[in-house]
Amino acid sequence: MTAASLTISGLTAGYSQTRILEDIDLSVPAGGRTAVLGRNGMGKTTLFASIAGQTRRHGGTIRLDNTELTALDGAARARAGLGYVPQNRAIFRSLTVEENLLSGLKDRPRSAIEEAYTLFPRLAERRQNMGGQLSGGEQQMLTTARTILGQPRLLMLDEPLEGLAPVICDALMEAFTQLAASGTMTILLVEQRLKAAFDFADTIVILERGRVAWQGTSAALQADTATIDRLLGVGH
Ligand SMILES: Nc1ncnc2c1ncn2[C@@H]1O[C@H](COP(=O)(O)OP(=O)(O)OP(=O)(O)O)[C@@H](O)[C@H]1O
Repeated sequence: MTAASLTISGLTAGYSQTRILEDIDLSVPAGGRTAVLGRNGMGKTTLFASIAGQTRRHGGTIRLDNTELTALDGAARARAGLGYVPQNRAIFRSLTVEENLLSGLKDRPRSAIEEAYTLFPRLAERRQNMGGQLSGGEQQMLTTARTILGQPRLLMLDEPLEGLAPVICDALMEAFTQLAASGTMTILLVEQRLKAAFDFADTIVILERGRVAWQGTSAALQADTATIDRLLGVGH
């Protein structure tokens, strides 16, 4: 599997008749690492949900390489190569870690779950534990690993570090960086912690009230404290 590009043009979407995203244009090259930033409620999760086919689209197109996703339902988008790890860490609490991972294999051989254990050795230690017995960080590793076993060509991670201890955040970010470096997937990350976003991403997109308010390189944003303050500062 190789990484896929994402090209969004004129996307307007929301929930029922309510429009949350307005005229979004966004291009991520194959193998790119893009962080989506913005204050609370600006539409970051809605953007991911829209790419995954979970919102009402009012207009625009979303292409994964040359495949137009908007004509496909959520399951077909996953088959086309989309992997979505939502914010809620949805795992099967009464299944073991290993059983959770098996559910992500699709038609791959059982031995493929070793990939998950290589990426997250902590999961190997917990393989016979129930999902519900895991810490928040381990649950995040599990939900991410399960999605990765489906071999997505574009992986969307929505606030994976939320509520986790710094040492766990470092382990997760290290794993995401390894995945990006493997060349097998493009990664889109929603993250509130600026430092983590800057360390990880080559490109940054900032949303404000459902529109793209800024887009550029991670280095350019780090040097632009006025934009950081205006679009990401606390209390604005
Ligand atoms: N299921 C839904 N139905 C209706 N409105 C929704 C729904 N989910 C989110 N919204 C609204 O859409 C807007 C954008 O929310 P969204 O969760 O996409 O923002 P966000 O940038 O991800 O915020 P946060 O950082 O708090 O997660 C908000 O006004 C929110 O109230």
